[in-house]
Amino acid sequence: MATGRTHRPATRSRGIPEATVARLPLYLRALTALSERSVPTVSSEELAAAAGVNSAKLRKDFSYLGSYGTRGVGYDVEYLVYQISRELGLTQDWPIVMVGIGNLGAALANYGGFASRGFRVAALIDADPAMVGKPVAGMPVQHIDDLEKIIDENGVSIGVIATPAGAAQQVCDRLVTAGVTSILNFAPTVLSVPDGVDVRKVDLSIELQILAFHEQRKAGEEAGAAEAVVPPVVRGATAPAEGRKGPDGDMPAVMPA
Ligand SMILES: NC(=O)c1ccc[n+]([C@@H]2O[C@H](COP(=O)([O-])OP(=O)(O)OC[C@H]3O[C@@H](n4cnc5c(N)ncnc54)[C@H](O)[C@@H]3O)[C@@H](O)[C@H]2O)c1
Repeated sequence: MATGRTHRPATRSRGIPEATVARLPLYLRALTALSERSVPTVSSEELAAAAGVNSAKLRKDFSYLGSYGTRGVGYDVEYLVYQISRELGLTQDWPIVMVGIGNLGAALANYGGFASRGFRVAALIDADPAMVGKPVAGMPVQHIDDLEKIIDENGVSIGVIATPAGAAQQVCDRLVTAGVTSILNFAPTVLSVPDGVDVRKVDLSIELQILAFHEQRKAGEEAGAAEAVVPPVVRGATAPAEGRKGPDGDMPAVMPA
């Protein structure tokens, strides 16, 4: 079965493109920092730089919100915070459940950033009877057997999965059957969900792999640049890339395809 995300259109119901939705939290983070410093207005250039986004893209994104700023003054920080929060649905309370309270789940539960952004951890749930009743982040861990009851009683629509990969699909199925329609998955597995259920996946090792790819490419470019300044007469003689050694010693900067 395909995931719900795969079949979702690229725009949300109110016509805001998914790519814009994905940038709204970046603007909000930058705006919240400005608000905390009591900065009243901000230019699109300043805000774009703080959010790490191109300023033309920012103006286009804000046009979807109907926010155009005032020429020569910029955007009203407080109003934009409100507007983006409302667009992201953050002006209402979102109770979440976390399933799998091991190393990662406990660390997430202890992270204060969810509550400050409108996400209330309604319950911490685990399958290990030895965990049940133990306080984590000031809340007693509850047993997975009570999952459906907890979701129903708390009106939960967002679930976080931090179980081992082998248990994640089964936990996901139970969450969905109980009424959860958005899942944040930390387990290294692809979840199958019905249409109407959104899954976001977080995998730090994939992020590291992407960085490794860029590091490798940078090292290749540096080696290429170094080779370009070598006089033609010595071209072809081994000019190893710095810091890139194979098990047998020097490794060519660019491996044959
Ligand atoms: N996304 C990331 O960047 C990232 C980073 C670290 C770990 N992980 C993943 O997160 C998951 C948890 O890692 P961890 O180090 O916390 O593992 P852990 O073993 O410390 O914790 C897993 C917890 O899940 C519970 N559990 C197992 N089956 C369950 C079920 N059916 N229902 C409810 N709870 C259940 C266990 O009792 C345990 O408390 C793993 O899948 C790991 O690969 C992801």
